[in-house]
Amino acid sequence: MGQKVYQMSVTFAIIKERKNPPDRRVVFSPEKCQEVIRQFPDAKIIVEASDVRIFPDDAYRKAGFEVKEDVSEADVMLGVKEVPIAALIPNKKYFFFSHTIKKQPYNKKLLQAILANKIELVDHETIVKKSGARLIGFGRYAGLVGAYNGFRALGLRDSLFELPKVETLADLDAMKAELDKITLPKHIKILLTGAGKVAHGAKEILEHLKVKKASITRYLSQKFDEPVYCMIDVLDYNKRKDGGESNKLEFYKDPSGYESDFMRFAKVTDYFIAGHYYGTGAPYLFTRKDAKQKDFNINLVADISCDVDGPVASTIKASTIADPFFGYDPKTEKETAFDAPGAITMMTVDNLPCELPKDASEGFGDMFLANVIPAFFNKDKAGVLARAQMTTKEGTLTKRFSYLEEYVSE
Ligand SMILES: NC(=O)c1ccc[n+]([C@@H]2O[C@H](COP(=O)([O-])OP(=O)(O)OC[C@H]3O[C@@H](n4cnc5c(N)ncnc54)[C@H](O)[C@@H]3O)[C@@H](O)[C@H]2O)c1
Repeated sequence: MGQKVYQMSVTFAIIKERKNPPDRRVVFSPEKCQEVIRQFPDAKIIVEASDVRIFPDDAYRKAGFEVKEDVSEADVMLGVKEVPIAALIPNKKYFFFSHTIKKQPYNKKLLQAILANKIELVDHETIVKKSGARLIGFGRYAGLVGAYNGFRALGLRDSLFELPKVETLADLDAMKAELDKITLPKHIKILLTGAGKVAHGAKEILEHLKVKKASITRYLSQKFDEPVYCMIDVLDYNKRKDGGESNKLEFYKDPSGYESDFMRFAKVTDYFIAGHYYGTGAPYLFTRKDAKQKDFNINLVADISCDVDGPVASTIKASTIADPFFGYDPKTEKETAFDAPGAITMMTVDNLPCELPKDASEGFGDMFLANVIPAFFNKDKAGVLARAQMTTKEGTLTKRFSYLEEYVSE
């Protein structure tokens, strides 16, 4: 970031979340704020008063932090979701998820306002290693809640058990305690796609339930007397059209030479947990036509990746925390009741980590403290801030984000 960032003392503000429905998450819990100060005595933290945050204002006061209505004295504003244009403070540095890096039309005005207000923006999504791998995010919590929600749908639909909604539970431990009370159907086969934070979060739930992991060969060919899951990555569910050898980096770069090889899994799977990252132009895992096939066996999907009208054809919409389940009728290609006969039961909540605000905030704070805060006090020696910064104090886009020029000038 600009020169000022490397000053010896930096004041951070934990800002209030202003999106609706309210997001209860925060970058740093009161305890994590104390840890920041312990590790970096030149850091100062102030807190903007909030009535929605999972940790009450009083908890920050008790931990020794000032809670204020006006935090404009801070150098760096730390938030989670988009800051409404009216609440932006000019000439500050901000961290939040802006949802602009894929040129999302609904946030174009926000990025324009950020530039006009000469704000230096770092989007949490842009905080990456040199290799491009993301350093921080809520993916693990999306995986945990998404996999749980799928089991909750199964229990309700087939009258097997009743799991409470995650948002009614205190934390991850309480969620796991609920899972300890259920028994899964003996022959259920579960497929999990992905290799990142989401997929590993979902895997934690499967492992907590003691679901056995099966290799691809065994999963595809055998019947089991106990619940099993199989975890697959891009080259397992895609193959080269010319029959040649597949290559992951080649696939990431240009997937046009590949086609889906997902149906072999769809034929034997009951519950599909989608936790993959879908790159533009990649083959769809399954299409609406595939879902009509007699041997398409999947009847429950927790689509955590949640690309609407995309690679998971039955994801015809994102669902909400309030109303998380719906049915997809493969025959009519339309929405139906989540428990309608012949329907694929769908769970497509797109803000899953919000259901677990305490754990999600604590986990996020750990990553932010380890990977971002040091950069303010070590002259950004790992280049984290330099790579991540999207806009400058002169009101321009940085080089890495110059591809957004057209988007912001329209
Ligand atoms: N529903 C929700 O609430 C929610 C919350 C968080 C994330 N998500 C979504 O879940 C998906 C996975 O997120 P994550 O946190 O696990 O991501 P991640 O960055 O941790 O992992 C992504 C994985 O995809 C791989 N990858 C990179 N480029 C790829 C490409 N072009 N094609 C295929 N794979 C590629 C990476 O090697 C990595 O293993 C994303 O689409 C994300 O938007 C949903």
